[in-house]
Amino acid sequence: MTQPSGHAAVFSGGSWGTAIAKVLGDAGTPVVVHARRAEIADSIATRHRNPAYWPDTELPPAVTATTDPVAALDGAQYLVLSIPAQSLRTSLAQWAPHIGPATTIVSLMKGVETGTHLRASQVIAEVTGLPAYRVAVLSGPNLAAEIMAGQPAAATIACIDEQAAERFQAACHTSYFRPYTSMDVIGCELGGAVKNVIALAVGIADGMGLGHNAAAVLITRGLAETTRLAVALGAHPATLAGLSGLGDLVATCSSPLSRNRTFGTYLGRGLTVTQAAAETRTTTEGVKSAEAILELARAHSVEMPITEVVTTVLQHKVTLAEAAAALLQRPPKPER
Ligand SMILES: NC(=O)c1ccc[n+]([C@@H]2O[C@H](COP(=O)([O-])OP(=O)(O)OC[C@H]3O[C@@H](n4cnc5c(N)ncnc54)[C@H](O)[C@@H]3O)[C@@H](O)[C@H]2O)c1
Ligand SMILES: O=P(O)(O)OC[C@H](O)CO
Repeated sequence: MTQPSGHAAVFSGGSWGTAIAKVLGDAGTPVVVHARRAEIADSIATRHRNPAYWPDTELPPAVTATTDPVAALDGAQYLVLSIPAQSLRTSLAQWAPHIGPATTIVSLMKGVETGTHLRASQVIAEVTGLPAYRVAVLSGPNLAAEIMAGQPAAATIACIDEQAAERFQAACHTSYFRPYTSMDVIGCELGGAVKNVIALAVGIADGMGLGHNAAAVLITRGLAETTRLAVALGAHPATLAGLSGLGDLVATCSSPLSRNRTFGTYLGRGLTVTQAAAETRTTTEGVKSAEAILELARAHSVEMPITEVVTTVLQHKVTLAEAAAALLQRPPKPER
């Protein structure tokens, strides 16, 4: 298979991977999707459709696909990674030897690795040995279904090499997708990872029928604890008020399209974690990342009460009523 020159290799034939392939293709960037399943790769390559995730939406002609990771990476200007955060290390280790010297890696993943507490860009740097300036992240209010439908959205592309972020910005800027750049990788990534946990909390409250005030409290105080953690780890506070922070938090916590919010709603209605997982059967990053984020926060003496309560609910250590009470009955304090 001969690859188009300077293409983006999108490693994921899943929900967001396919959507970003469409965005890149619509922006005029040649794309090679790497899908694990032959029927997905074949269908994208020959019919420009992903039958498993987005059967009704046609992908641009600039998007093709393969199951061969080496072929997908050959000559790639970008390696765009969009697989579940907890599988990143193992999968990337297999692909890393085939990453070219001019390839920039772009992470779309919104999770923190269990055990190590590393953000996806840190895992990427560790596994590939690449310097941080060759690793960018893209994050924001990006519900894949809306983007596949061509509805307007924006995102933040963060990289310590601003010009690398600008190049990817140009590669994925379309009439419906407006990327901004940033050099705050830490803030951008943590905003994306923690909002999944807050969306679980909002979903739980929704499932319990606690009302819109409670949802607004969780979103607002969720942003406060996300910002505390991110700033403690070196992020700029303004990043958390931006698209990858507040923007993504609002979209995810408000939309029934969110898998994390939906998962929380199942828990709030009384389902167990196993039952909720069986209902959703998709990547729900907050479920796995919650404990890792809490451990990361504790290691830096950062208080994250909502994340803590969500973690105890996921571990079935408290009842839902006890979880709500644990938040409401915390000692009174100033708002900050
Ligand atoms: N779906 C969205 O709306 C959306 C939007 C923004 C960011 N994200 C983030 O993108 C990431 C991927 O989410 P998604 O929604 O596309 O998930 P998904 O489940 O739809 O797709 C995941 C893809 O990863 C592949 N995969 C699964 N396990 C793998 C493994 N062990 N090794 C290699 N590949 C594996 C699957 O085959 C699939 O192609 C997550 O971190 C998520 O938070 C998702
Ligand atoms: O469906 P979720 O909960 O994984 O959220 C999807 C995106 O991250 C929203 O920006």
